[in-house]
Amino acid sequence: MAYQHNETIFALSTGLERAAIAVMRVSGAGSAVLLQQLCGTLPAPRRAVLRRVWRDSAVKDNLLDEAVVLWFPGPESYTGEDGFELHLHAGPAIISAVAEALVQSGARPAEPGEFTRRAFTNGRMDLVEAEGIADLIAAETESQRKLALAQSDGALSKLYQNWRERLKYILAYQEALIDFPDENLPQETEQKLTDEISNLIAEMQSHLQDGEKGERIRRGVVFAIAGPPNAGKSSLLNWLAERDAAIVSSVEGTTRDAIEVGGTLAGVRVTFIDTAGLRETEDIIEAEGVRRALFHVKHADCVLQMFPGATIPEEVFSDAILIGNKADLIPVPSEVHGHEVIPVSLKTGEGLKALRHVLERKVESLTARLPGSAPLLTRARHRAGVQEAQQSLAAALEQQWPELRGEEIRLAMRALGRITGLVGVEDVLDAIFGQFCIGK
Ligand SMILES: Nc1nc2c(ncn2[C@@H]2O[C@H](COP(=O)(O)OP(=O)(O)OP(=O)(O)O)[C@@H](O)[C@H]2O)c(=O)[nH]1
Ligand SMILES: [K+]
Ligand SMILES: [Mg+2]
Repeated sequence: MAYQHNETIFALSTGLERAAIAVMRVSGAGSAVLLQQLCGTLPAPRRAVLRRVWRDSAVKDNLLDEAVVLWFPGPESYTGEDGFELHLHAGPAIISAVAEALVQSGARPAEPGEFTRRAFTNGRMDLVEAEGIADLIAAETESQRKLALAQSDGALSKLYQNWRERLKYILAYQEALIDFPDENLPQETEQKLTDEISNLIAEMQSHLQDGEKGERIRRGVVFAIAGPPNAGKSSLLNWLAERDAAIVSSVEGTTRDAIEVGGTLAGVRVTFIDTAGLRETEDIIEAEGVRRALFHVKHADCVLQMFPGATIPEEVFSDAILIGNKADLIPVPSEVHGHEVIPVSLKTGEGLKALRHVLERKVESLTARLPGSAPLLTRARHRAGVQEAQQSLAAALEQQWPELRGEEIRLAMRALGRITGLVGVEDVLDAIFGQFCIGK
């Protein structure tokens, strides 16, 4: 995106589907002039007023609509710039007439995420909070909503800022050690510094470990359904999806492509992936299906490992829930290689209620937070930054020379600063804000 900060931008901030009201949002230096041109005098800041909207209010040329108008002078606005909102009647002809009037007066349509990008550039929020807002808009489940709200609220930013502040403090002491080498700062000061570095490393470690939960909530918990041909995998998928998402037949090797179905379990977004039956095969298409199945088995958060009745699997996948199907036909063993088996019948429905219960508990344990614990890490970008900081700190502890240790601490601070957007992020901004919808 060719980014020019002084232009006045506008976008429809509400959806395009049929609605009663459409919010047209405008931001930029030309906002005051534009608003006066459309609606006459500027209303009091942040007060909703009813106004007629004209193409040119000075000469009462071409009445476009009657709208609720809000004037948001900077810098206390969302973007930090002057801006306003027109709450129009949501007729498509009204919206395009107003858009046209705005363009004729020199404003231009906003790029995706441009309002929030301006808010970031003007210091109204940091990068982590901006990402939280994108997630909040995209949130489909309760758990996603809560996670995004905590992030857009600044809770996660505070954690990263706090680490950075503590490093700054360590660095200051460190510099003192360098500048006054003869003063012989007491041994305990040196000890305190290394203790604090170790504490930070440990906190980052637990944040990284916990992070899988946050990342899972964001993208959804992924279950792969795997097992031999005709185990009833596609039958299970269809039951979970509550529709005929996959073909079920008595022919072994029916499923080849992996079939993904989304849903919600225990308030968490989940994805179930049905896969090709695992077996040796000469058929190159089926073999590709098996290869893909094994890929999903490896990458899923949990494998629903199915087997038909007494055909006991030789190996149990890691992170698997064992499901013995066709209990109506064949007795299902209660355990396999020391792992509990859930007996079900996709035909009669036997055991399915218990299975759903197990899946819900699994989702909860994969995403649960301890009450009062630090906010969860939510993105690979943050993970990379925290890992980098942690590695630099580990390297700092290894250094005998204070000068070199200081350098590692600076690198750690830089890595944390990149997460919140404090330093060196120009290269990632397009990628981050490009994912937003237009009008945000
Ligand atoms: N009796 C009985 N038959 C079942 C049960 N579950 C599935 N079947 C039947 O078993 C056959 C295979 O079911 P699928 O769901 O296609 O099995 P799959 O594991 O997806 O098979 P592939 O895709 O070929 O690997 C079908 O004829 C189903 O109707 C069950 O619980 N009891
Ligand atoms: K089949
Ligand atoms: Mg199948």
